[in-house]
Amino acid sequence: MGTKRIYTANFQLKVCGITQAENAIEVAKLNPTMMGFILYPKSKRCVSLEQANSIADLLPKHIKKVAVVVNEPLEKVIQLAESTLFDFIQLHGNESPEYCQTVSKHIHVIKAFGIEKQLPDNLEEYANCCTYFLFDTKTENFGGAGKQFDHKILDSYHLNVPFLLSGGIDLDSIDRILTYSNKQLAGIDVNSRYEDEPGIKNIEKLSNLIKRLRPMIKKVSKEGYYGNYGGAYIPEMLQKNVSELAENYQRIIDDPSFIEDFQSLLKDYVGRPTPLFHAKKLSAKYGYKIYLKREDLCHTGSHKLNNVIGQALLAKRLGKKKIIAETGAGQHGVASATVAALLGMECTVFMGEVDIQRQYPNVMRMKMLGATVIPATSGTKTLKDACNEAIRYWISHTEDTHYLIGSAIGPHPYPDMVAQFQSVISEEIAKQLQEKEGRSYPDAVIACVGGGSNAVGAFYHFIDDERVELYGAEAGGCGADTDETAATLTIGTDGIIHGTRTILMQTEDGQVCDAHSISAGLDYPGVGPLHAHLHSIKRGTYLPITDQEALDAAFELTREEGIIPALESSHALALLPKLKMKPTDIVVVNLSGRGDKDMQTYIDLMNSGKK
Ligand SMILES: O=C(O)c1ccccc1NCC(=O)[C@H](O)[C@H](O)COP(=O)(O)O
Repeated sequence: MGTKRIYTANFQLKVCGITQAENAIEVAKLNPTMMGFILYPKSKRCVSLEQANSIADLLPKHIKKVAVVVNEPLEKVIQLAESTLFDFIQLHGNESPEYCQTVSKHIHVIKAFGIEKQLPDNLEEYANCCTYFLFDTKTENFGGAGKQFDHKILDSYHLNVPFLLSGGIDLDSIDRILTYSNKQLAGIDVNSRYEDEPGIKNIEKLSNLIKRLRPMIKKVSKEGYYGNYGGAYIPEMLQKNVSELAENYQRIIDDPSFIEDFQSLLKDYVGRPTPLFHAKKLSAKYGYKIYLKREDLCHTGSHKLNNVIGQALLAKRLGKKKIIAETGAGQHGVASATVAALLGMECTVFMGEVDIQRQYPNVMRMKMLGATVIPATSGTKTLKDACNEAIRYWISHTEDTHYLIGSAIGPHPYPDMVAQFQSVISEEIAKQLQEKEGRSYPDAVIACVGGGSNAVGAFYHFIDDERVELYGAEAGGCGADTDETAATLTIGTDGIIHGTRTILMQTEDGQVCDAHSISAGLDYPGVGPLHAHLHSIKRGTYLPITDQEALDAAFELTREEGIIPALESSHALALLPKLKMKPTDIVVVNLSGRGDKDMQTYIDLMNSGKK
């Protein structure tokens, strides 16, 4: 038994032996990462190339299609690779290293090996041409036999090629496989144990499997895409730094010693787990059970520290001595300055001039912690301009500096990295609900969305769980139909901002619009690519909340529950009266930050007699 993999987002689930269109569409709804078509004539699940192509054509693009062949003539496989919809060819017979090498020039190769008593002696000869190995049980018919081999045999596997584990994987073996510690285990391949008859998959069984795997299912592609959104659109000068991060981040954050350092700081420095508080008066008022996830109780006053600690530990392991950060409300700037002080790193924070005035106490906190605060004086002098300045600075200081992005935005791997570091929020919600309610999921989770880091963390472990509704509260400002708004997903269109393809507020000729919100942490004209994806596939519901609604919600929470929330989090609270829930439903609001930094806004409102 090894260390439990907690942050492995890139886990592959291949469902193999697809034969029928309607069944394939149902399987695809469960969102496996790969679906396999067996073109081997002797298989009970064999489909013709025409059938495979017409089914594959019906499936979403982001699910990779795999053609499985056994000892076919090389020319036929090359033709197959070049003329079809497949993303991978799985060579499931006795194909030689030279054969695989030739095929790999045309398409990604998965080489399958039937295992009996030991690994093949010549595995190394296949290493440079295969994207994955697949270790299956050796049987007369090559595959699909539903039999397991002794997984201990894989302890001697030390090559760098990631592998998929296959052969009779059923629900009973999943927990053991999830704790299996071989670093090259990249996913599992399932087939006959999830069938009603050969080639017809049992959706309920697969759905149960997916629930068990949920925390591990891949949410981002290798290139950093969530569906159509994400990627890395960066200037040449940043290529080296961003590629270095992309190539190393997953390995580093999966390292048991990193996990240990990260978790120990989350516990003893941040103060995790944060409480899940039953807000009884709010629940009575709205007629369903409301819990608040108290990220406001994190050291420094918001969820921001989770990600900052993760990235700063990562930066240190990459040999960086300095960090730079952008900040809107000042929460991420304070968190960055805090961790820089803790870990002995130099810290520079870019902050819009307008935000410097709005959030003056946070500016002084950053300075007290030893950070340099540089005002962004271009554009609206807010968060977007701070990001621009930080990127500009980074271009000329790449060698020793890590750009510590504070939201789930920016080029790959930032959105995924931030999501993984913040996923501790939903991981804790699931555990705490299990203890309090006897079930590990709520009926809905609500979080505010600017760039989207607290929301991504609160949603993360529930994204693949259709029982959980995901609600994002955007900053509507003076109204989503006015120019004074930051309701990106409500009014935005596809484009590129700060290195990622996402949805943003822009003019018809592609000029980024100015964003407005009463809350400095939400007035961003873009949004993280995962939210753009969840919005586009209708997995998440994103609604605009006006400045006034957020203010009302802030005072409501203060007076009903004795908690002064940040203006950002008040947007999430303002969704409560808009939801249609049943009395037995459980709703979790991610209370992302505390209201100290917004006291001047609250004071002005009270002094004006409006509250
Ligand atoms: O599934 C088949 O019928 C098959 C026949 C010949 C070659 C490969 C075949 N399947 C390929 C796979 O990747 C299967 O998923 C793998 O063998 C595991 O199957 P199972 O033991 O049923 O889970």
